[in-house]
Amino acid sequence: MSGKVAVFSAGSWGTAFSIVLADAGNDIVLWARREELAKSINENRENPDYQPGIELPARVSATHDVEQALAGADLVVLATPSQTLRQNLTGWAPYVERDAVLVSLMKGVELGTLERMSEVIAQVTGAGPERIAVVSGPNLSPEIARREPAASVVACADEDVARMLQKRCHSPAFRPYTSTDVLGCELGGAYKNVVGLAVGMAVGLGFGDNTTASVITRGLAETARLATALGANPLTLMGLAGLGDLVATCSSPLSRNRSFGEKLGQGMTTEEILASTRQVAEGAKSCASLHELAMRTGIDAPIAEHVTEVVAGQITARDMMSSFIARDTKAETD
Ligand SMILES: NC(=O)C1=CN([C@@H]2O[C@H](COP(=O)(O)OP(=O)(O)OC[C@H]3O[C@@H](n4cnc5c(N)ncnc54)[C@H](OP(=O)(O)O)[C@@H]3O)[C@@H](O)[C@H]2O)C=CC1
Ligand SMILES: O=C(CO)COP(=O)(O)O
Repeated sequence: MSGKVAVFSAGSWGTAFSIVLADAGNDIVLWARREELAKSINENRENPDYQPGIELPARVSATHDVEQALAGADLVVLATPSQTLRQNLTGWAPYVERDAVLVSLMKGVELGTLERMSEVIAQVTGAGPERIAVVSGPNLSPEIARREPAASVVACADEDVARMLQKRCHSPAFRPYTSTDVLGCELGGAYKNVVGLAVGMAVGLGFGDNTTASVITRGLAETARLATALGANPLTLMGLAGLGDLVATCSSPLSRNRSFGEKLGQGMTTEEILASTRQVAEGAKSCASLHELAMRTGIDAPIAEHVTEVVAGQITARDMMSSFIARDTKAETD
């Protein structure tokens, strides 16, 4: 099964996932926000800004022209920073083919509306749940771009569409599993970034494996509490889009969220960290939306709450760690 896929945009994950899709037999048009980057990708077969040193397959071409990217594409893959999706997609939507399936690779929750990316896609495009899918799992983009073996979840409310997408992205190095639990996959993906920030802070403070394992485990409990209260299948959180991604993010120096947290733990401010990188760390924004979502749902979410306070400069990373320990004691499964 193959066809034309439009990928928005040519950042770290959009570029790496284009390689997966090309290896699986699709023709990819990768949209770049900067015209000079599209030109450079076409001329040099490499994305120097986001995946330097990786030769892109011949099936991948780049463009800065939205209409050209979307014409004839039956799959539209979306990989922009979550907080920019609504505005961007509003401009792209008129050119999306009528029956195209929209696939979110994004791991964030919109500030203010508290909406997941699939919800933003539905609102902006009017697409029904059978045309909206999510790919989420332990997929650090530099490793995927190097074609190191990895698995992931492709979720769509319509199982046939999930199976179609599974075929379209099953490459020699990338093994997708289907799911119909879009909400569980999206919340697993967004929450692990916040836990990754907290783990990074612990590492930056010089703490060892007992501390990080405790934060990871309680982070999974917090994620599962919120996601299941909102209707997720608890098993999704134990799978690749939950535990799998949490482990990858919290244990890898490649994770931008973990690295962001590490710098906070070392005493840098959010503003200093943002000024030092071009790449997105979704958790630094989604911590606030996830905390608000938890409060609205009546769920205790100390990790999202305190990470939000550290990112906002209201408390230090050390204060956060102390307050985790000092909280009222309770049963593990409460
Ligand atoms: N990288 C990874 O390992 C993975 C990332 N994800 C998720 O994928 C999503 C994208 O992340 P990733 O590719 O890593 O991010 P990057 O920071 O690597 O790239 C961001 C991309 O979005 C573009 N962009 C930035 N700001 C805007 C804007 N305001 N409007 C339109 N485009 C913009 C950038 O263009 P420009 O270069 O012109 O600034 C760039 O192409 C995130 O939700 C992330 O959580 C999921 C799994 C793995
Ligand atoms: O989502 C990811 C791995 O699955 C990438 O994590 P970071 O955004 O923290 O780099």
